[in-house]
Amino acid sequence: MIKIAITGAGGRMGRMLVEATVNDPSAQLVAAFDRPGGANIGRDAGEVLGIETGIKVRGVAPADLAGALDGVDCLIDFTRPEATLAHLQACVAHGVKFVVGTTGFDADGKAAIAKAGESIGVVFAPNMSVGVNATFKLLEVAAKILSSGYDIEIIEAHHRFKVDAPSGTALRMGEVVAKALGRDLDAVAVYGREGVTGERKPETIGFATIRGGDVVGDHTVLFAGIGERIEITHKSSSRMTYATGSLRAAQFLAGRERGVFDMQDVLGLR
Ligand SMILES: NC(=O)C1=CN([C@@H]2O[C@H](COP(=O)(O)OP(=O)(O)OC[C@H]3O[C@@H](n4cnc5c(N)ncnc54)[C@H](OP(=O)(O)O)[C@@H]3O)[C@@H](O)[C@H]2O)C=CC1
Ligand SMILES: O=C(O)C1=N[C@H](C(=O)O)C[C@H](O)C1
Repeated sequence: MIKIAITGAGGRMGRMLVEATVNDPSAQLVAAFDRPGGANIGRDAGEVLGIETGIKVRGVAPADLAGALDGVDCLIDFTRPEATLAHLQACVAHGVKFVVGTTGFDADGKAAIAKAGESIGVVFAPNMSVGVNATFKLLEVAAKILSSGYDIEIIEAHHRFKVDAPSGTALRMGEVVAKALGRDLDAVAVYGREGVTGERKPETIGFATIRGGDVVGDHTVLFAGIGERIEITHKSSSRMTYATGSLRAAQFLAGRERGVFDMQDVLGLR
């Protein structure tokens, strides 16, 4: 039985993770954390879901988490980059495994996660769903077949509360496609267009972002040729797929002492 702690327990993903953990017979929820001062502190982690977990949400600032991880095998974190990086240090200090779903890291943040993998097991993935990870494989195949004559554009839509853009998943789709084509994403990415842009350069990979309402997460990669278009689309209708994927990631880490992995590793798709 793997002992799970959840940070950001009152967030959209935190709540899903609480529900998924208590419903998983091979996992045990042993701690739930959120920022001090939040309305859920001191309440049962399942209260907002109408379930009782027996675990009260503890108000712990990210910098103080190290003192609260006794008895935890794996921490699952879907918060914000600055909080995640502090939580990561706490896990390194305590030898606790770490599943990171947070998106929006800069290069230094990603480097810190890679470094942590030298001492603990980490799964770091912008999307934990099986469907999105299968889509990454489909994109690899499509990009190789459609390697010339097709313009590649990535369109993503999310709820109005999302704070980073493009989504981590859209960026990973760009990386997958660019790698399959031997292109450097940093050199060819175009993030939105405005004004007199000139004609599209064939090697570019464009990104377009839509934010509105309660969209859980839609991603389309468009391969546009002359005379035809191919669209590969994934649509999430529930965050539960991310939560169950995260628990799969935690189980995967149970057999690994150190290293940074992603969901392609967890699902055996590498
Ligand atoms: N990898 C994947 O499969 C997925 C990744 N995500 C990513 O997960 C992250 C969270 O998404 P979501 O659940 O929708 O976000 P929410 O805003 O709903 O939840 C974030 C949680 O983190 C807490 N938090 C935010 N900032 C801090 C901080 N500085 N210190 C401590 N706690 C903090 C929030 O507390 P408070 O309420 O007090 O602000 C809240 O509990 C995003 O980066 C998102 O892109 C989302 C879905 C799937
Ligand atoms: O913020 C979200 O909601 C999501 N974030 C992840 C991302 O940035 O790709 C995954 C999913 O799309 C939902």
